[in-house]
Amino acid sequence: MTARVIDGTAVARRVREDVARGVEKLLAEGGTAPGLATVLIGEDPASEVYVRNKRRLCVAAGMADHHRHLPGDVDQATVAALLDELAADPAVSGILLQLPTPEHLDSEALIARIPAEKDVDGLTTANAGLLAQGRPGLRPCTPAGVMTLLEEYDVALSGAEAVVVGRSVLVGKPMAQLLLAQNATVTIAHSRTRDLAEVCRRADVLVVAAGIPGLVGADAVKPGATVIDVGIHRGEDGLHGDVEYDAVAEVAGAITPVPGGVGPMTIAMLLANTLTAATVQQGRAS
Ligand SMILES: Nc1nc2c(c(=O)[nH]1)N[C@@H](CN(C=O)c1ccc(C(=O)N[C@@H](CCC(=O)O)C(=O)O)cc1)CN2
Ligand SMILES: [Mg+2]
Repeated sequence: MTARVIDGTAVARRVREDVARGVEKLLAEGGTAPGLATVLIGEDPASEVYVRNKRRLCVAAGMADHHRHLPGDVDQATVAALLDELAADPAVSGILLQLPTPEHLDSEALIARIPAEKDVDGLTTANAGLLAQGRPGLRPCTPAGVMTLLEEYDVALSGAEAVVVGRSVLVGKPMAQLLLAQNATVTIAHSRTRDLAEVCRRADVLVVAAGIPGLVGADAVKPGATVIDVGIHRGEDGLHGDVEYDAVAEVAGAITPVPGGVGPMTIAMLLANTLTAATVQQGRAS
């Protein structure tokens, strides 16, 4: 069997086109353009690429770009003051602090300054709590993007066995909650899980977000399973994920490539969250 390739680039383009139409509708109804504030600290090359792409695609969707770049040695109080300023600015609908921040900063304390309604990364404790309780709120972009891919490719979730490898606040934990909300039977595995391959082999839907290159091989995949690779690692021969793509594609029913799978969805969902945030703030949520 050779797996169906899940085309995140194409789905992300459709999501961004929907967002652009939503922005046009908001403006036509007398609203104002959503504004996205990206806060980048330091000179990490990968973060610079991600933030540049977020800004470019935000403008392409008709939204306003409020970017701030701070030096890598900036102190906690200066970043906190900037976040407070953006929180108070009515032109800014969404605020995101690009992660990881330099080690001397307390990123959790910084994220806590973002008002829940402008938290377009879905990382505040308020939005995490709403997700845990199954109530509406802004969802973290990468897991929300995975859910959109599963929906677009008609992957059945109700009653399915889903295994999430990884327990980060950014991906693993919210991913498990989103799958649970669709009535999947969810297992969270991680780097200390005993017999990881055996646990993964239970999965009808396997989401790997462990940050370990090639962690999941063909021996860990049930024939026909849907495999979602959230990992992204830069090797000398290009980008790789947490999944051994070539071998797993021979066993899986469907698989996301790296690049071109989950990554593009992260930015598309950020734009969707920013439109949602602006719509709610302008009192136009339907
Ligand atoms: N505040 C946040 N920080 C980080 C997040 C996040 O969602 N919010 N996620 C990641 C990085 N990230 C966005 O910030 C991100 C990662 C990858 C991609 C992407 O498009 N990947 C492409 C390849 C791009 C390349 O060539 O490098 C792909 O996989 O096809 C977009 C966004 C950590 N930080
Ligand atoms: Mg993890």
